[in-house]
Amino acid sequence: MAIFETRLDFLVQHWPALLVALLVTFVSTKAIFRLYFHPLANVPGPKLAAVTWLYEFYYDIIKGGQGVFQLKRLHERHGPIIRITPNEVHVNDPYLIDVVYAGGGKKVNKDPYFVGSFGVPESAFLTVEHDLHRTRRGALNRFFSKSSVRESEPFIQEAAQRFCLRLEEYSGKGPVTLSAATSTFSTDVINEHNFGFRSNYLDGKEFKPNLQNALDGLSNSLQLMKQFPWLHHVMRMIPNSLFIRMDPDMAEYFAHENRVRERLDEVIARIKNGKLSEHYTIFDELLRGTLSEEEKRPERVFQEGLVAVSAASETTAWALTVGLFHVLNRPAVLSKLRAELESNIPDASELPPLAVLEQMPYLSATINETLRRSYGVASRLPRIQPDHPVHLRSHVKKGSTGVEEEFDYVIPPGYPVSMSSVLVHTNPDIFPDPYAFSPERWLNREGGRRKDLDRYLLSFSKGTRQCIGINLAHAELFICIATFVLRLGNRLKLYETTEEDVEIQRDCFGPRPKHGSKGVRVLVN
Ligand code: HEM
Repeated sequence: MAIFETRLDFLVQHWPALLVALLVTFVSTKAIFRLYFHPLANVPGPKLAAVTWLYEFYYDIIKGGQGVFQLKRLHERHGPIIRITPNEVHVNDPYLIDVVYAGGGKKVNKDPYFVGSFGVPESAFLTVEHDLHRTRRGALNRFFSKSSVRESEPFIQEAAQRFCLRLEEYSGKGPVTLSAATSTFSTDVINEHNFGFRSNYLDGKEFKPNLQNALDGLSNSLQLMKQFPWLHHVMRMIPNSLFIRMDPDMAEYFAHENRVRERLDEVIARIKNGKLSEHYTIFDELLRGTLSEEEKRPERVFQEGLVAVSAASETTAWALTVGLFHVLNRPAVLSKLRAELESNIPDASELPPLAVLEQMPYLSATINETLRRSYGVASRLPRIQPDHPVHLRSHVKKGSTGVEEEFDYVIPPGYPVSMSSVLVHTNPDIFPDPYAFSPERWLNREGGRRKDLDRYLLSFSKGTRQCIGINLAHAELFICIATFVLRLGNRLKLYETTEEDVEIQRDCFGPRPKHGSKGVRVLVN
């Protein structure tokens, strides 16, 4: 009894030291397990990254979106297959795209850690589990199919004409921000396609208001949200009015949310009353289709509608901005593009159908080069194969000797494996002189489109989780760039804008240029 009391006294007197000792033992046991006994222990990479997510935290949060550049350095040091967090493997080998982004009936889950950044878990985009994703995506496929986009072509053409007309109004009036104009174009198009309403952002003075700053702000917070997903609950508790006081750009975003909600309520009411909707919307597609009642819950359907706007507007706008910048910055590219377009299209105010534009090799090559240099998303995109191991085998030539080194790892089922478009698109073995904007790389000797490089374009990702909006995005890029070049190609000059304003400097999920960039600005004569 006396011994027991003495031990208890000891514990009471020294509890802080004991607590520290316990914590140190726990942390070091975990670190030893992750380093030496974890299923990924044989995959090379920095030891600290194998032990803790703080490694990623440092580069993404403290250094501000620098993780993707650190990945490049790590691959140079450790080879094409590396462990970048305790649980995740990153691959830098374009020949392994189809292994990582598998299709062909294999189950592919998203990584809950990655999905946690977004806080809208019921959309197809953020659905973790393969089978549920197939159901949700299946319900959307037709709405974003090639034939559905064909029906949207008239208003995409109209928006592209309006885009040019609005820019022409700045003739002789000083610089105008092209990157704001592209945002209003893509937002107007997706609102019309999804909800059948005219948001008319293109008509605003200096292309304001728009959703760009609000979506940029939300996207800037994604890295932090990934590390601390509970912050979404905190954010949801903040009233919109306070949010707007903290960030006035959010006012337009909330107004947009309200319009989308009203459209959903309208569709629900019409379905209840057995009436057709005035405009066929994404909500009609989901609510009138064969999904279960559980999947037709208004809140879930609302998330699907909202995500489709966020996923469509700034991605397309960024690609357009990057493409138009390079076209204006490279007189040789501009004149070849103009020559091709002018010889095929006699009247700039009336473009031929998309299918005809797609057959023009130099235009098509320019769009691919635009997608390559704008990257799609900046972040690595992880995939989990829950039922199969992922066999990664890569060969790298060693220095100048030409001797090949083999890297061969089998990643057990259930672990995220990711790739980054930023690294693939700047791989000099696939794309020589990767930072040059050169549509020619997508053409063969006869000037026709070579298709063999298309498989290395990761802007829309690949496999079962590939972008569902790819047809709409292509239509917007072809139609907007063609209209722009025909109508304004010889009238616009870049104003105080350099490559630094379109080159990725930070990974905020979307690619971001240098801090303080004023966007792409042009003078119209
Ligand atoms: C140039 C423009 C675009 C780019 C670069 C782009 C890029 C991407 C990428 C990389 C993904 C995969 C994300 C991941 O793996 O987590 C994705 C998914 C998605 N995108 Fe796009 N996107 C673009 C335009 C659009 C448009 C116009 C829409 C129209 C609705 C759209 C809707 C979606 C949706 C709904 C998903 C989720 C698909 C799924 O998980 O099944 N995107 N996009």
